Amino acid sequence: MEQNRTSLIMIFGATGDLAKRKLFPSLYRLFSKNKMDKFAVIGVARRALSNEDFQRSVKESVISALGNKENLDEFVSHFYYQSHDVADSSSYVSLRKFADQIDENYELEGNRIFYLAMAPEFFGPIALHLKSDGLTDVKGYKRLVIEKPFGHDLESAKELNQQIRSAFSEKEVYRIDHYLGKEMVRNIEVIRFANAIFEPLWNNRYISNIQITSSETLGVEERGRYYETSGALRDMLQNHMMQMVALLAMEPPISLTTDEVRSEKVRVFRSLRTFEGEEVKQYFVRGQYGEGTIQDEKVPKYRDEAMVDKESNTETFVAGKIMIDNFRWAGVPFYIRTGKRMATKSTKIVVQFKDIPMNLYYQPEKMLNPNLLVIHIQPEEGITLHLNAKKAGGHLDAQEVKLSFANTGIHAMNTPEGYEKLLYDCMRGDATNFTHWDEVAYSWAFVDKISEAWEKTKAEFPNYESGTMGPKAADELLEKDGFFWWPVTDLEVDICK
Ligand SMILES: NC(=O)C1=CN([C@@H]2O[C@H](COP(=O)(O)OP(=O)(O)OC[C@H]3O[C@@H](n4cnc5c(N)ncnc54)[C@H](OP(=O)(O)O)[C@@H]3O)[C@@H](O)[C@H]2O)C=CC1
Ligand SMILES: O=C1O[C@H](COP(=O)(O)O)[C@@H](O)[C@H](O)[C@H]1O
Repeated sequence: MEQNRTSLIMIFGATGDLAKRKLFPSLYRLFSKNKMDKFAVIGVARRALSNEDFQRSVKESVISALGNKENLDEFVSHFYYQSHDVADSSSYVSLRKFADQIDENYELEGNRIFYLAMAPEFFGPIALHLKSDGLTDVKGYKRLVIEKPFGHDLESAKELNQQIRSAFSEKEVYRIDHYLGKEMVRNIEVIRFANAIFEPLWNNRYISNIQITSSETLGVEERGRYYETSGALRDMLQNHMMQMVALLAMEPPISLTTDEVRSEKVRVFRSLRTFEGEEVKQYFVRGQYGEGTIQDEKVPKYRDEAMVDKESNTETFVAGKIMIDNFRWAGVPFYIRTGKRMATKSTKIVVQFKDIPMNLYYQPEKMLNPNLLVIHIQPEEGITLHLNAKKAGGHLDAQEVKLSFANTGIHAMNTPEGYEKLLYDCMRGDATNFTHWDEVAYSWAFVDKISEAWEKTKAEFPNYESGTMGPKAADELLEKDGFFWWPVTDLEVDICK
């Protein structure tokens, strides 16, 4: 793997929310840990700013995210700004000259990272201009980092991919899924493939079901316009949730190279059972939040949010039962749910093992608690294994005990932010935790069938109160299979101690 961390990083959308909240603080953390070699950053956006104004705003972003830090002035001295309308062809030529000059001044060896932190309609045109106006004509590496959403459906994603691929090869495209930068999402494969006790049990003989919950308490905030065209299915399920499914379900790769890991994930996507038309109802549930109370505050219903249609049919919640039709997973449901304005902010994976054949202990007429492996993605990070053991002092009464590991204290403080890890990977040329086009395409093909079915009918929205765990139908989805959602709030208790 390439390890040259010398680079000119060009951020398109450098005055935007993502750049300020995530990218600048992450770059600072890499700088402060000496994880970058020679570097310079050119920020690009329309508004007129001097280099000094821009450096001041970068400094403020870092302070607001991380507090006052050492060597901030030295850090921001690497930042430059170019006012540039990406929709206007004429200004790319001056951008190229500016980039060449900075490249020479900092001896950046012609290595370039183009980070597109802008609205998605600009992704394709920028990529084409970067090539046609010579910005990609460099002697070093060139990489394109592209934010979500990658298209709106399979058709639009294909079109976008074609535009991008006419300027960059697949190996040069880094499609960001920020969940792949989360510490515990990256830990899934280590937990699975580095423990003798899990991998032999990781199949339909021993696992009864897997549940992935990613709940948010926030509503749609200022993103009503975007969210109306997206909904929870496209915003969260098509990318983050499906990536977690793939990591949980994939076969052990031959090695940890980018190509091997990606090809195992793609095999999972190829094994997804697709649901169409009327069938969708049996496997997927949609919801939209109504009014309610979150942390003692009254919050409005989705249809009353800014830039949202009063009759909106957009889902802010989705729950689904995913079936992977391969030898390992046949018959094991992967239940997933995600939504806004839910009771708690939490992302957790619960792997529920099958019941043992009989209970010899206390109340033998009842089944023992099933063994669970809980992977706590956020806000707390860790793993908990739920077992049954003898009650101290009792006769042979069994009770549930939990073995927990929490990423707390020094570990948590040193845990790099998702974007920091992803930027670092990109600089080193490691694309393992970015999504390959094939993953994107299969995932859209799966999701498109669901949205097609949903678009044909008007849903009875709102159907869940803000501050709850979603509509009743999401509980019924599991109940009809004899399961229930493990309550994510109860699972939190031990790990937070
Ligand atoms: N914000 C977040 O937390 C997340 C964002 N994303 C994705 O990141 C991308 C950026 O999002 P976000 O930062 O929130 O968006 P913002 O709307 O906050 O920022 C957009 C940026 O684009 C610039 N811009 C707009 N039009 C032009 C133009 N014609 N030419 C040059 N610059 C232009 C704006 O600056 P100016 O007005 O000065 O031109 C601004 O810097 C999106 O794809 C989003 O989906 C993904 C995950 C999370
Ligand atoms: O990509 C997105 O993710 C966030 C949730 O991310 P998290 O890291 O806070 O779990 C979500 O709010 C947003 O709508 C979506 O676009």
